[in-house]
Amino acid sequence: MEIPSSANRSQVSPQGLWLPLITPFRDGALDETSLRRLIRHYGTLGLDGLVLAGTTGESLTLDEDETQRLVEVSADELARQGYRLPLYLGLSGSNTRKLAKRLHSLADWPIAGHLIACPYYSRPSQAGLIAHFRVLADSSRHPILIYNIPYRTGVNIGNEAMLQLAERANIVGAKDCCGDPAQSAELIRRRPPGFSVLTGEDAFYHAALTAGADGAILASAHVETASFIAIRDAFARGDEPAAGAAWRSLTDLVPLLFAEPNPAAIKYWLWRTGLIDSGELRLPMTPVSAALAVRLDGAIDRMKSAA
Ligand SMILES: O=C(O)C1=N[C@H](C(=O)O)C[C@H](O)C1
Repeated sequence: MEIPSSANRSQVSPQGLWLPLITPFRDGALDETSLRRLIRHYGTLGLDGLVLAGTTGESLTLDEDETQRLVEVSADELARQGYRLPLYLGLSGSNTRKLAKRLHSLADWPIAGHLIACPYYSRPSQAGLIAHFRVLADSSRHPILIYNIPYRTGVNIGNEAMLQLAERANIVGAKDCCGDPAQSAELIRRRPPGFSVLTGEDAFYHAALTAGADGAILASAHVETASFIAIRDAFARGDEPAAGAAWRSLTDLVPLLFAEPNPAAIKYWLWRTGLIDSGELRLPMTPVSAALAVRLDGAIDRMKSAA
């Protein structure tokens, strides 16, 4: 694993469309058969990378052995299929010392980087956030994407703090879920070379790319993946009409997949369409309501009719 330097950072900073893969469970355990099927399916579609154990991957309910198995099986299936798709591993926590120790233990894992959320619940200062991520950067052999999602963590890492952290060679970008278009636009405008801004706000995908974001990490791209990729490619060639048309085709899908806490709707969809053998979630996350299941069934049937 190449350790990023200021010189090569542009080659390793994530770009384009990444998928935060759900973690399939069956009878309470990691479902390796379904996981391999997901890798074979999404590995052929033209995505730029996969994030394992992100929010959508129900990372907070995985133990360390399961996380290791998740990475091992995913990397093994990618290799078996000959797919060259980078894997990032999600990490979260509010104990800097404990996270630093965990990062040291992950140095030799077959991953391309880490997606690390801001510390949650304790609501540290901006100075505390800077110190936290500097310690993590010193502890990680892999590149780091900082995951800024205030509505989940209770803390927003402001642009001044983020741009100070962007000076570290192995902090290669941000997954931006700040929920403030002005903050997002300013970060995109001021980001240094080799530091990517990827939106994690599905509903703002088109707006973020319009503002100049380097890409996105979108749970909703589990469904109609080709349309999300078409938007990426239309922006890349400067074809705004095509990007707008592809985005308008997804207008109803994104809010539907987030109508109840993520990833319940996505798992239901993948189960109903045969990509996973069970739509199980782990508490405290729960399956979709009967009412949302009816709405999803209707959308699935309409998609199948249109195919
Ligand atoms: O799994 C993720 O990482 C994502 N989490 C966001 C959320 O659930 O808040 C949504 C985004 O699509 C990716």
